[in-house]
Amino acid sequence: MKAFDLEQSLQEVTERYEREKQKRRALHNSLVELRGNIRVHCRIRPLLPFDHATGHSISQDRHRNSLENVAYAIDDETVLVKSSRPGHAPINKTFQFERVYNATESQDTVFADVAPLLTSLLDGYNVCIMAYGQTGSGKTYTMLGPQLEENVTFVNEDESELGIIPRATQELFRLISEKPPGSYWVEVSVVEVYNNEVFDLLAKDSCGKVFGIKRDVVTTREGKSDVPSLTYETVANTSEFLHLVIKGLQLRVRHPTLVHAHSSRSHLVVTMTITRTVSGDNFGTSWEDEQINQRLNKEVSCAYPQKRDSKSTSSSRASSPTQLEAAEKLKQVKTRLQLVDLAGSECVGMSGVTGAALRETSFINRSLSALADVLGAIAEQRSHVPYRNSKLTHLLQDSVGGDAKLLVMLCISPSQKYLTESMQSLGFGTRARQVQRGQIKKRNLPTSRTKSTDPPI
Ligand SMILES: Nc1ncnc2c1ncn2[C@@H]1O[C@H](COP(=O)(O)OP(=O)(O)OP(=O)(O)O)[C@@H](O)[C@H]1O
Repeated sequence: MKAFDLEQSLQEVTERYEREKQKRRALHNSLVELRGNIRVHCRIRPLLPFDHATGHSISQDRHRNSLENVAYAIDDETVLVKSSRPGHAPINKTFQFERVYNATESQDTVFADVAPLLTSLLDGYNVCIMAYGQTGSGKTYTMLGPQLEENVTFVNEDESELGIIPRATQELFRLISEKPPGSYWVEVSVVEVYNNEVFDLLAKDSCGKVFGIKRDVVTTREGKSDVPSLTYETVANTSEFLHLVIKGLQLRVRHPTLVHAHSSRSHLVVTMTITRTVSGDNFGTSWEDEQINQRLNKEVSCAYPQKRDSKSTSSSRASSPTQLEAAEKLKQVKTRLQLVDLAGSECVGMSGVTGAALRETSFINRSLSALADVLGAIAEQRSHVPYRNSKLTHLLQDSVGGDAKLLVMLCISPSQKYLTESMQSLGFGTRARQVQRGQIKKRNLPTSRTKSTDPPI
């Protein structure tokens, strides 16, 4: 009898394992197929015995009953919100996303679903991963990892707690190490959007000390958003990257509120620009390489049009140092990974902010509603998308409305206390999923010499 039970449980475990494997495969395939649509993963924060968000022990909380769990992951694609408060209409509503993580799911599991996007990045796609949610819902934890008290560092002994940003960097450098040496290089910029101003968190003074400096966001002639004079630092490995990001984070504005003791008061945007050199020598003779070559030549002649009265011959034109340099430059393919930890939406009554913090809250809420407006305009295919209504949306224009593979990590607090905010975030995630942005563009890469060992994303 006992042996039979054992056999049955073994079979059940095997079946469950197979089902999980199939789901993972389906998820991976849908990331491969991610073209145009915005993908939304939803993570439910645990209800911690000690509420890190407020810094209070739950047993001491005056609203103990309001800390009751109301948001659950009922399977790995569905969130259920179920609440029946006296004096309020009962709520029993489900929301579907591409992936839902329950409160016990680890940083490892969350990153496993994100990792295929790094392969996409090296395959020529722009990628943006953005954490959205109410203040204290776990955005910074998900993107960076747990922050150590007053210290902004997120790197501690326990690597299992690291968030998406450090893990994505590790994965990126791992993938690059499989390519021919010197064929890729990585530059980093760290920016915060605070009170509707953009600050360069890697700018240095004359003594080399890092300090935040205000920058503009502009739209280029090609219709792309750009931050002129932004500091980009070249990094060769994960530790160089983390060193820079931690320096930048030390400047990020954080204030305690009643909802979150270490609340981030700004949107953080870490951008990694990956440049692949496509020198003439590396070009193959394939049809695709030929197409790239033709496109590059055309771009060179557009960027440096000849003067009508020029008497120079074609050979002397070709040997002009500026043009040669330009041609070399154009034979680089750049892709961009944008990692965004948004400031949290916040109900002023609940966070108890006043004075400067109230002003910050108002800027945060306005920029987040500008983001929702932009998504609404794209979803309805309106001819005008109001990117310029806020610096946040202007800065993220190319990722949100353009040609990046965009993954929104929706962070939700499970407790009754934050029900209204959670419903708002779930509504935002649902709308984001409905946005159709047309075909995602792939930057042309020469494919002949270096074949990735990973599945094509
Ligand atoms: N999945 C999780 N597991 C364990 N702890 C978590 C998890 N998510 C969040 N926390 C903890 O909850 C607290 C609030 O999380 P976090 O700082 O990430 O919130 P946030 O959404 O970034 O807030 P804000 O927008 O105010 O900056 C932190 O102490 C964090 O360590």
